This record gives sequence, structure tokens and C-alpha cells, in this order.
Amino acid sequence: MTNRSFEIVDVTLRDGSHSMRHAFTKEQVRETARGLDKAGVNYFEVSHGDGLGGSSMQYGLSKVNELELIETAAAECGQAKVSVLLIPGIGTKYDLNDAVKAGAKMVRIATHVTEADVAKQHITLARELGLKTIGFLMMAHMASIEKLVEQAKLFESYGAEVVYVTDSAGALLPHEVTERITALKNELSIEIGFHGHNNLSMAMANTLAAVQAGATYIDGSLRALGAGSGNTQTEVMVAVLEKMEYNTGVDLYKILDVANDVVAKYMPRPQEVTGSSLMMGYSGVYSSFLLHTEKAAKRFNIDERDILVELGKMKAVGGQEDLIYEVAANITKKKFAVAPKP
Ligand SMILES: CC[C@H](O)CC(=O)C(=O)O
Ligand SMILES: [Mn+2]
Repeated sequence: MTNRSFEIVDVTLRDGSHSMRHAFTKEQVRETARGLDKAGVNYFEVSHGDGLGGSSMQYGLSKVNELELIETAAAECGQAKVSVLLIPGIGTKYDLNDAVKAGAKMVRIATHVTEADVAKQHITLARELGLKTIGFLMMAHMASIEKLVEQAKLFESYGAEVVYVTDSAGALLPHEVTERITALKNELSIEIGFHGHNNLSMAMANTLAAVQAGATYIDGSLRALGAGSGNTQTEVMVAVLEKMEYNTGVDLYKILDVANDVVAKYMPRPQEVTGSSLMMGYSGVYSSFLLHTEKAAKRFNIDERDILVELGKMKAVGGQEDLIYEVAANITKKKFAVAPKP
């Protein structure tokens, strides 16, 4: 289909990796990739949840090497293209070269919203490799609009073709998305994208706000499979946006089929707004911390929400997963401390 109003980038096979505890099998990836391609999605992402090179004790070991998963997905592509995510410092230029050999055609270089400067070399390499190259500003709620514009301009100056407002904590409200996308549209010449999380049940509303403010790349995942309460649900996005007479270029029946006949069958649990994921949106905590926090709370026998509130106060950012255990240990220490004698 031609003249799409925007590109839908499906992240089931990357953001969904967090919810799957990085245990995607080749068969799951093959079936999902085949369905996405058939439905007409142009770009979908395949990587460890924390991007290329993420498989580790710190972030969780992948069951199957992500390069094999990328290769498996690429083999299913007729028109669709496989994207990968790379966080500089977790992934390296060697990982990116290997991903290209495995069939990746697009990369999103992701940094914390105030750290775009660490992405220069990676953006340059991606362009040299002929990849569609995107900048991904994570935890966008943590920066002022001026800061966000400044950082997005850095991505643009390095050669990114699209820059994303990434609501990693699912903390933004629709009017805040509108303000951010509008500011970037006014100040930059490249295309603008939006990636949402549903922790406050705002993912679809935020995506709509982004599209109406001019975003032309929008992320979703099938059955919302993703970190925290998951992402904007791809098939819902297609239905809502087509109803509004946008042209998504995606076949509604076919995208529903892959969501319900493939993804729903392997999801470990439904993506819901739970007490903990809601607290992530409320306190502004990275969605991918959810399962690590659950584990730490069990281990220290404390309330997950206390850990999340504390992480929010500390303004913890991606890559600080080890802090979750430190915070949990400190809460336990305080809980069981004997009050000093007067
Ligand atoms: C750990 C990387 C992260 O999951 C990227 C992303 O999707 C986000 O920040 O929302
Ligand atoms: Mn995400």
C-alpha cells in the first residue's frame, strides 16, 4: 500500500523480550515475523530487550543468541525490514556489524534523554553501513522540552534520519506528548517518532497525541507485549488510526491474526496495569526494571512499590539495574533496624 500516513514500527520481538525474560525461541520469532510481514508492517525490531549485546547477568541472559533470532526473522521478510536496538556501552560497533550480516536493515541508537552525545560514532557507523538510522531518546519525561530539543538536534547533526521521544517509564500524559512532539517538529528537519508504555493506561492516548502533533514513526507491540504494562498495542493502534481515516498500510485482520493466534499463545502473562507497573508510570521508573524489582522484592520480602517509589526519587536510569537490589537491601535494613535508645 502506498502513501502511508506514518510508519508503524512493531517492537514485540524486542521490547517484548523484557516480558519474555529474554527467552524468545526461533519458532516464536519465525511465526511472529511472518505474521507482521504478511500484515504489511514495514519495520519490526528484533534484539535482546536491552538491545544488541544485552544478554548478560546484569540484564538477563538470552535463551537464544539474538543474531540467530535476527537471521530467523529476516528470512521471513518479503517487504518488511528488521530493525535492531543498540544502547552505546551495552552494544558495540562489532554487534552492529554482526546484526547487519544477520539481516538488519534499520537501527535505533538509544541513549538516556540527556546523553545523545554518546551516540555520535554509532550513528556515523550505522549510516556508513547503509542502515536506516534512528535516534531514540529514552526516559523523555526526565528532561525539559528545551533539553529534549537540544539533544534531538545532536542526533540530527550526527546523521539520524528520525528521532524518537521515548516514554520509557510510561510517565507522560497526552498534553506532555503534544508539547514535546510539537517542539521537535518546530525545531528539527528530520522525522519524529514516539514510543509509549502503558503504565498509566495512556499509551494509545499518547500515541494519538503524537500522531496529531506530527509524529511519523510510531511504535507498538502485539498484545502490548513489552516492559512494564507493555507498549501501545499494535493491532489497537491500527484499528483506531484507520477509524480516524489515517492510512496505516497494515491489514487489520492479518495483524489481529498474528496478535491472537501467535503472540497471545506464548505470552507468559497478559499485559496489565498492575500495582507495580502503575507505580512505574506514577514515579517515573524505567519499565524494564519491573521484573528485576519483582525478584528483589521477593528476595528481601518487601513491597515492590516501596522499591519503585525510591528508584523514582533517586531518578534511576537505564543501566542501573544493580541499584534495584541496593535499594531493596536498604529498605530491609531500615525496616528491621532497632530504633536508637533516646
Ligand atoms: C532497555 C532498553 C529499553 O527497553 C528501550 C525502550 O524500549 C524504552 O526505553 O522504552
Ligand atoms: Mn520500551
